[in-house]
Amino acid sequence: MIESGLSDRAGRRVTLRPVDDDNWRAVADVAPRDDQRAWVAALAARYLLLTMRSDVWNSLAVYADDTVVGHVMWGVDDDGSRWIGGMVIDAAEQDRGVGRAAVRTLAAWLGDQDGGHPVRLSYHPENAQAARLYTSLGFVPTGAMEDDELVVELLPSARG
Ligand SMILES: CC(=O)SCCNC(=O)CCNC(=O)[C@H](O)C(C)(C)COP(=O)(O)OP(=O)(O)OC[C@H]1O[C@@H](n2cnc3c(N)ncnc32)[C@H](O)[C@@H]1OP(=O)(O)O
Repeated sequence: MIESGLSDRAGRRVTLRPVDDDNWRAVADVAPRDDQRAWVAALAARYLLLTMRSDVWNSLAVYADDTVVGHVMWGVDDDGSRWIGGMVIDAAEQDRGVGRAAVRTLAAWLGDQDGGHPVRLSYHPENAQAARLYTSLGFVPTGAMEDDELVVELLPSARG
């Protein structure tokens, strides 16, 4: 389990846990709002398949207390940079502070690994919720784009 002692706005403890025999169905069913499907998969099931097929990505279940409320995945690039992807909080659980706590928890865990590499991710420039979240956490543009998405990074010096 990965945790930083962070909670959502209702006081639920936000943790990241491996996808296992007990929770994979709930993780697969995590779905964004319909209008967010332009930016992310319609169901987290797609990300679970990706991580099964990929040597790079690893899926985690996002929990609020003991309830699965989201999915996120992480990977390590050839240059050592750590990446976050597939971040989806279930539509019914959004705007409660879970996404912020989950990204802070994962970025801290990744950033502490092996000498302090940057933590990177990409999002679509029109995805206002993602832009506000990542900007407020200190992610800054690298200048690169990847598949129409803005690549941003959190440098070791910017981590709180
Ligand atoms: C690397 C990637 O995977 S990029 C793709 C990101 N994922 C998606 O776009 C999927 C659909 N969206 C989601 O799953 C969620 O909305 C997320 C992950 C972007 C944010 O998760 P949430 O749990 O809803 O966010 P949370 O409640 O923690 O709010 C965090 C910040 O997001 C922003 N935010 C949240 N809701 C809104 C909203 N309705 N409008 C604008 N900004 C918002 C704010 O900056 C907010 O800051 P605050 O806590 O000071 O108010």
